[in-house]
Amino acid sequence: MKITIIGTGYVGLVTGACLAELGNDVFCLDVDQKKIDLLNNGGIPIHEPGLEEVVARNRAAGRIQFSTDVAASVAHGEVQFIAVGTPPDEDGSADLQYVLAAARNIGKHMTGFKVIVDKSTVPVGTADRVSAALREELAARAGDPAASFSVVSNPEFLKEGAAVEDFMRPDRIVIGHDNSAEGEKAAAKMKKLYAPFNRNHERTFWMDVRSAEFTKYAANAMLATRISFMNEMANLADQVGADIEAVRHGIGSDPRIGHSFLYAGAGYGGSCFPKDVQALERTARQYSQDLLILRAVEAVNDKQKLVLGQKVVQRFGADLSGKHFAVWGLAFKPNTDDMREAPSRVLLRQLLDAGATVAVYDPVAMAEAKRVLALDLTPSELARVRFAASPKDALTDAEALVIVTEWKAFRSPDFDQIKAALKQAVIFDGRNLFEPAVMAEAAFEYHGIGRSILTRT
Ligand SMILES: NC(=O)C1=CN([C@@H]2O[C@H](COP(=O)(O)OP(=O)(O)OC[C@H]3O[C@@H](n4cnc5c(N)ncnc54)[C@H](O)[C@@H]3O)[C@@H](O)[C@H]2O)C=CC1
Ligand SMILES: O=C(O)[C@H]1O[C@H](OP(=O)(O)OP(=O)(O)OC[C@H]2O[C@@H](n3ccc(=O)[nH]c3=O)[C@H](O)[C@@H]2O)[C@H](O)[C@@H](O)[C@@H]1O
Repeated sequence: MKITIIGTGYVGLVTGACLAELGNDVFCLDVDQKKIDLLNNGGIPIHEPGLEEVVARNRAAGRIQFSTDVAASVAHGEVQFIAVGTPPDEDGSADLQYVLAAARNIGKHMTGFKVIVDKSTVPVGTADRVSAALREELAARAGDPAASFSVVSNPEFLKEGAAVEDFMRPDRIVIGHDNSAEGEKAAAKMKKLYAPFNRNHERTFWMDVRSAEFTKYAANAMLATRISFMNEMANLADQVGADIEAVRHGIGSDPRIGHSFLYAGAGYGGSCFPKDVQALERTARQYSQDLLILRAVEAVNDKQKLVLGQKVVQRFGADLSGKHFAVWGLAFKPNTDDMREAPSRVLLRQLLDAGATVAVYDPVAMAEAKRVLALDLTPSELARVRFAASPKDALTDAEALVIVTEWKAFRSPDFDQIKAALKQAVIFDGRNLFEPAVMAEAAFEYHGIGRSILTRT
């Protein structure tokens, strides 16, 4: 099938590459000339395991192309995926300017029948706005009188760091369409497109457009709620002297709760949970409804991002001037170089505000961290941050090690080496990578999240 993907970011590039892998003829459009040039020169703008190989293979086979040519992109695909960003507006609602600009571009150039797929995460009712924008553009020009379209909602559930795997082996495919003749025609094309992922369509959920749009927000809101719930339990566990990891196993074994996504930590970050929780709250407010749970989820998460830094201050004092710390992990989660809303940015702000100097290390996010921290910090603050060459290098002369991201490479470190490099054998572990008892045996002072069982003994 001939497919156009509008927006060649995390979602657009992964969608395009994976659909090409299945034999489709894919045209990826972006407004960012630098990104398109990089892709055309064999580069990949993001770190995503397995993506480079899939893109390279399909480029070589002539099944995927990258361009900024809007007219050519509209002419190419019978199915047009809109996968542009939907960042938060000033009031927290999703900013739809890029989605609507993409829709208008399609309306300006289209001929014949097109399936327009809202792949971006967009508030309930957006498909109607996309349709209206298309209709306006079609009415404003003397184009093909037979031009027609149907807008379907096909939200994306992939996780960064596992995006190719998630896309290729989805646990569900949600498709919302209307039951007009065009809507049914669009649904038939979507069914054909997604057939290779689930031959009997056992994983495809067909529904109306608004329910599909809502499903995406409800899913992210539920996941964010689990995390904030566990973080709140962890903070209480710290107070009462319980171990949140034991509690996690204890509750996760109830199939109604399940083991996944129950990890307490340094708070959730990334480009999606923070903005989607806010956007859903904003949608509710438009209908005079206050989503009390989500307000709390957000408030708990904002507080949670401060917990690691507070533990450092409690241990080393409010004035950290003259003190130096090692920080392992900068990306908002492992296997990505994404620093959007990363808890590490809050931690660095706290340590620097208290007067400390830091040495930071991340296996893949160093370049992105340099870019982002140059925006977050003043030049004099930035001068107190050293970008280390390795985990070991970051440790030199630090009072303590603070772990913010659970990269695999941090899971089995050489503890003797850590102890030798640090001034004091103290570890603050924002992701509960180690066992308190093992750390005690190795003579480390260990501060996890919700694991005060150790300090009690
Ligand atoms: N990043 C993720 O893990 C996931 C993101 N989503 C949703 O998917 C959407 C896209 O997110 P990301 O891929 O992370 O965004 P991104 O920021 O990585 O990529 C968006 C791309 O769209 C391009 N763009 C903007 N306007 C354009 C236009 N008019 N024509 C062509 N290209 C245009 C931008 O230059 C950029 O390259 C968002 O709504 C997000 O919430 C959904 C599931 C997962
Ligand atoms: O809409 C989106 O963009 C995506 O948002 C999340 O994916 P992502 O943000 O890539 O990463 P997650 O693995 O969900 O992690 C998000 C944050 O929650 C944190 N987290 C996750 C799980 C957990 O148990 N505890 C926890 O603190 C992570 O450290 C990270 O900061 C969802 O998991 C995807 O299904 C969804 O498609």
